[in-house]
Amino acid sequence: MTEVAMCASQVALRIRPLSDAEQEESGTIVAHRVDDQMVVLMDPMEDPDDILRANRSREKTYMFDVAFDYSASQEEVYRATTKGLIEGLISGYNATVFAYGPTGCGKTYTMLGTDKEPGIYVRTLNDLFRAIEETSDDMLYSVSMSYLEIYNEMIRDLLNPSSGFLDLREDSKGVIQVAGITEVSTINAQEIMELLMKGNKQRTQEPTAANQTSSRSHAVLQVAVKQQSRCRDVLQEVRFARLFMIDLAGSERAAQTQNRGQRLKEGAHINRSLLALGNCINALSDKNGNKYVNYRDSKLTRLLKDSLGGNSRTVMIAHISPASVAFEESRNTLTYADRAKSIRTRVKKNLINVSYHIAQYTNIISDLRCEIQRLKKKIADQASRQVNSDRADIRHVQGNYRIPAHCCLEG
Ligand SMILES: Nc1ncnc2c1ncn2[C@@H]1O[C@H](COP(=O)(O)OP(=O)(O)OP(=O)(O)O)[C@@H](O)[C@H]1O
Repeated sequence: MTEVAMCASQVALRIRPLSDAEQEESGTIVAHRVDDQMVVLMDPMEDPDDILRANRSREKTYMFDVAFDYSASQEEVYRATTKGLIEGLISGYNATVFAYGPTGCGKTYTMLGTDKEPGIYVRTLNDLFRAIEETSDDMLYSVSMSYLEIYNEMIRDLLNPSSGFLDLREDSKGVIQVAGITEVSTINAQEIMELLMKGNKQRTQEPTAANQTSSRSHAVLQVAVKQQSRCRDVLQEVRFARLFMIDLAGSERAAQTQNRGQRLKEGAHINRSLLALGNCINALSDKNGNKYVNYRDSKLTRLLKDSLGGNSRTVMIAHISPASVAFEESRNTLTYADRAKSIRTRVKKNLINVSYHIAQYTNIISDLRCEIQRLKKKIADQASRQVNSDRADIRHVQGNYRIPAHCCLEG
């Protein structure tokens, strides 16, 4: 059974604060957030006194689904971009969130964040587990997580880096899978965060001229959720969905980062996959919808095939610096993000109906008996907690109550 709906990708734009280095260079600010959705970029090279170009506007305006500047908190960015995907996820809708932008513009800050200001990964997982907890009396969930990086067109398992390079395979339903990836099953947010932090230490990072801790790879966190009713029935509905959260490598130009040798080679691979991503976005956003979309040009686009043009709600968070020195990069990023707004995906609930054979009825009956026992125990525990708390209240009242002296009768 399928419920299909057309869904526009959501594109958000985040302008980070001026960095110390940009402030030292006394860089002026050329990117401004005008309101919730509008961003203006001013060309610092155009001379307002140039009479030949007096009629040309120095400003270009861009509209997004939501725009943030230096004043936006991590919680605000999370709420406006990702929080809304969670309900869909536990109902069987796939979702993807990816951070795009030049190096040092805040992608890792938005996705991973810091201990004090956690990013989208932690907030999403906390809310997902809370939503699961709230419905766990009726529903049975299984959640698994994997974390990988694509570095120089090779896939590495960040939860088990010693496993070597992994391959992409398409399963019988056309869904791309990473063969041999570690999948951790848990619904404990703390446990997942520890794994994520450990995995992140394995991520390929190097200082470049543009960012001291530049991520040189695309990092992909995948969370798979399976849901079914606790009440096993002869005909049962099972829902599946997966959420991709992706921190892309920086879309920098080699000239700006002064890259040489290995860094230059990395840059070429990064640019190749981001170019492939850009080509897919261009083809998908074609108004007539008749351009060929080539996902096969890079591992990144193969992995994101469903997220971009298939069955997924997709959110892109583009990042820019506000500084005049970053004008070219900002303009490219804004153009890239602007194009991504026209992408439409066809989302459908991932449901399968499992009908059990008569031979399995005894199992179903035994499961239902276990469920009755579990619920009986839960009711008994709640009742005993209530009795204990009533007793404690009575003791408290008795302790506070003193019999007035004049009420004492002498014998
Ligand atoms: N919104 C923000 N508020 C405060 N600090 C920020 C913000 N965005 C980024 N920063 C800081 O800017 C620096 C660079 O950010 P970050 O590492 O997230 O960039 P990046 O886009 O992931 O870069 P790369 O592609 O090189 O990995 C970090 O020190 C980060 O803490």
